[in-house]
Amino acid sequence: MAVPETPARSRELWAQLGKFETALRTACKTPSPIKSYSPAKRALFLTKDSNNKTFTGWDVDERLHEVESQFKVMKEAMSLSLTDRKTLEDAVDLAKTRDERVRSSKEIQDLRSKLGSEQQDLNLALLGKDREIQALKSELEALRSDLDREQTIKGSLEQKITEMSTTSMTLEDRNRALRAQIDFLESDSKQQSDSFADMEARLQEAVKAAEDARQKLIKEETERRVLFNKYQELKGNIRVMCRVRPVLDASEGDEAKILFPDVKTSTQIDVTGPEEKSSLGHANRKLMPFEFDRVFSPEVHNEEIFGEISQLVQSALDGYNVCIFCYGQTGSGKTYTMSSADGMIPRATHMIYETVTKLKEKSWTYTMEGSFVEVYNEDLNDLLTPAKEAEGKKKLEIRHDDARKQTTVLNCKSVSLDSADTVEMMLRQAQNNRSVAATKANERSSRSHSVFILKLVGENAATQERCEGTLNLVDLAGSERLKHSGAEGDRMKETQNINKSLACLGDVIEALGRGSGHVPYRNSKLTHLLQYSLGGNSKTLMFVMVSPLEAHLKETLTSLRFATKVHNTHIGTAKSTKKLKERLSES
Ligand SMILES: Nc1ncnc2c1ncn2[C@@H]1O[C@H](COP(=O)(O)OP(=O)(O)OP(=O)(O)O)[C@@H](O)[C@H]1O
Repeated sequence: MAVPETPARSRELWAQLGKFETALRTACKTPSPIKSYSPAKRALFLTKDSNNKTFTGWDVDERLHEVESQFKVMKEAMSLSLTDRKTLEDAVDLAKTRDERVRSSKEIQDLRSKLGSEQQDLNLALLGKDREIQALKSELEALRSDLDREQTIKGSLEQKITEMSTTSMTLEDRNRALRAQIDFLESDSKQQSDSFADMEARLQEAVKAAEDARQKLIKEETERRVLFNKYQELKGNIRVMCRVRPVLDASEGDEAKILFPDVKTSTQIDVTGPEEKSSLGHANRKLMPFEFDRVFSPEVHNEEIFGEISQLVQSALDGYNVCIFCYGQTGSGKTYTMSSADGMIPRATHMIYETVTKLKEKSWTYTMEGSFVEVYNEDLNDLLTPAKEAEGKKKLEIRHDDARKQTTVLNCKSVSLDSADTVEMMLRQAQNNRSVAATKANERSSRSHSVFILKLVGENAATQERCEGTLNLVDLAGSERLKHSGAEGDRMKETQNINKSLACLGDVIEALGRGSGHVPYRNSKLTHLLQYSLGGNSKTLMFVMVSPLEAHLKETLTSLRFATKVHNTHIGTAKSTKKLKERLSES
């Protein structure tokens, strides 16, 4: 909307309009004398305008007309002015409304700020209240924990009171009993002296009975040792047992045909040999039976195997030299049987600890010392000394004490075995130090003989008896033949040495069996080391380990034949007369 001119201008226009209107009204109300004049008079009638300009009578009409048109203009101006006035009034109203709005918004603003400050005050008050609540809560918590503590203290005090009242009652009882005794002692009566004499006699009797029992026990232990040894001798001082390991995995290949026909005594194993051509050209497979002191099928666990050898461990504690071998081709289960976590070595040492503890009642005390050596390429190495440390150290030397029938290895570390854990640590250390190399026959192949030597010395304080026994647990190197193992270079030398020492072992056993005056112990390091544990009064057990695989059949038969040779050498005992015949089966 266009802004009207100023109110002053409007007022001016209104004033002019007012004047014209008055003049016009006056002019209209006053009858014009001119009209009544004759046209001549009217023509003579002169008048003047405001500028003293002289008009003639006919000018009046003209003038009226002019006034009327001026009036009209004025009216239009007035109408415009009225519109302006309306616009101005609207503008004034609008301005008023705007002012009001400004005032209202100012008021709202004021109210808002007032409200804001009030809210702030309220928030502050609320915060204060919150803090008060928190403080009260923590006070409550503290009071609660105080209460709990007090209750616990109260509970324990109540318990103590109960205990103390029980103790008090017991003390009162004892007090009464003591008072009765004092009364009795003070009475100096005959009843008293009789009672003393009776007590003394009973005490003497008890002491004598205890001493008799102890002597009986000690005597029985000595007798048991003698009888046990006789029993062992009857069983044979060289025993051979056979163990067939299970097939580990289908990827190992075909299983050989191995049977265990003698279910009752488990002493026989029948192996179907390799295919052979008869003179008539028929393909035959021979059924080859072997007999040993005991045969263990693949399902048998180490626990059952140990059941068979525990008597020999007892013999070592009784002062005998015992030698337990594991013989067989690479991968047939020798290390598993001897040194695995539940193998013969850990089981034997556990049994020894238990027995030694029990023997304390019978006045026997034992000292136990362990060493672990390997025979590798006819050299003796200490398995308890890491190879790096062993460099530059003196070589191990075998020393025999003929009088005591004991062997010592000079410069070899020996560990006092005061707990079963020490044995496990020894086994781990030895396993790390043992020479392991690869051959075509088995990737992880042990190429040395390892000998765990446990010296057991027992003394009886009551009988002054002394015994010294040695338990040798021997894990022999793989017995596979040179051709089959595919060994070359260093490996060939190793295999030759292994075969040589195994052949020497066979020779020694054979010479002992023949009762020959000369036993070739010195032909190999192994037999030299085990001299006092092979033959004489010692006890030997050989495990022949067998692989269940067809691929290993030839090695299996070689091992079983060697074991049979050893089995037939029953030193000092009647030899088995039972002969087993091979049978032919056509394939
Ligand atoms: N009775 C058994 N039950 C289960 N697994 C067995 C048994 N005997 C042997 N094994 C397993 O067969 C594999 C070969 O056994 P082991 O290493 O004892 O043979 P080895 O005759 O000592 O061989 P090497 O001459 O190389 O030392 C191992 O993986 C072992 O755990």
